[in-house]
Amino acid sequence: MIKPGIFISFEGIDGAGKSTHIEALAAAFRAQGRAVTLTREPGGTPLAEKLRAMVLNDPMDALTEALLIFAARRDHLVQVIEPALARGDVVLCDRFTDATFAYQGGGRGFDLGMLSVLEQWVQSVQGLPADMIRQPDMTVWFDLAPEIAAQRLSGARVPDKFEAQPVEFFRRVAQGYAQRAAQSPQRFARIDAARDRHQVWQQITSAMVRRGWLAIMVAANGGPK
Ligand SMILES: Nc1ncnc2c1ncn2[C@@H]1O[C@H](COP(=O)(O)OP(=O)(O)OP(=O)(O)O)[C@@H](O)[C@H]1O
Ligand SMILES: Cc1cn([C@H]2C[C@H](O)[C@@H](COP(=O)(O)O)O2)c(=O)[nH]c1=O
Repeated sequence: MIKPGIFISFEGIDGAGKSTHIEALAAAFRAQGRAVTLTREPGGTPLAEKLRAMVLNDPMDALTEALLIFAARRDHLVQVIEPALARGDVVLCDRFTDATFAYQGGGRGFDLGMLSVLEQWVQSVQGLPADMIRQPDMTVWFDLAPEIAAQRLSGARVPDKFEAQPVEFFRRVAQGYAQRAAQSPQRFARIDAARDRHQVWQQITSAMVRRGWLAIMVAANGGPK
């Protein structure tokens, strides 16, 4: 019998440590015999990757940005995430809609009510009850002070449009995440991302073990390289 799919998103400000841990978590699930779809937003399909390049590099007004991000999300959901969940995969997604509320809503100050309307439209998918939309089963939220994230990223790569924003922008983004977490406390697993890599890994895998998704032994043997 096919195991039900699991949808896990990873969130946090730029430089919080998501990418460092996602690969290791994918390896841990694979070690348990689970198929994993590792993907990201904006992006994850050829069309959505084209939209990503525009969103991350081209100047545009806040509504245009929000519409492009949700267009990319719709394509990603229909082409990749829904089929993977139907196959029974574990879907690990580097960012999802909480990022839109945090960056476009918190960071840019875009209307949260309008984002909620777009969220309802875009995340309505076949096979779910009419009053439900697709949301991650769990959101691993890397909570980190913007000053520490900036320090970790300094000189690491050429900053994109968002990474080049001042620390005040990331304070608003961080507040946006905190607000979303307060609205869905069951879905969010808060990680103290200021800890060292090993301690961050332990917090992530503990959250997976608590849900019964990962065996303690597999969690104990893995971790970021
Ligand atoms: N716990 C940690 N302690 C110290 N440094 C860390 C830790 N986790 C990750 N780093 C380092 O911080 C930097 C940013 O990490 P990473 O790329 O994983 O962040 P990210 O959340 O994926 O960022 P982005 O969203 O901008 O891609 C990297 O140089 C990484 O090696
Ligand atoms: C999904 C999503 C992303 N963003 C921003 C956040 C980051 O700065 C970039 C993506 O870069 P990463 O290195 O892959 O993390 O895009 C956004 O503003 N709104 C969103 O919905």
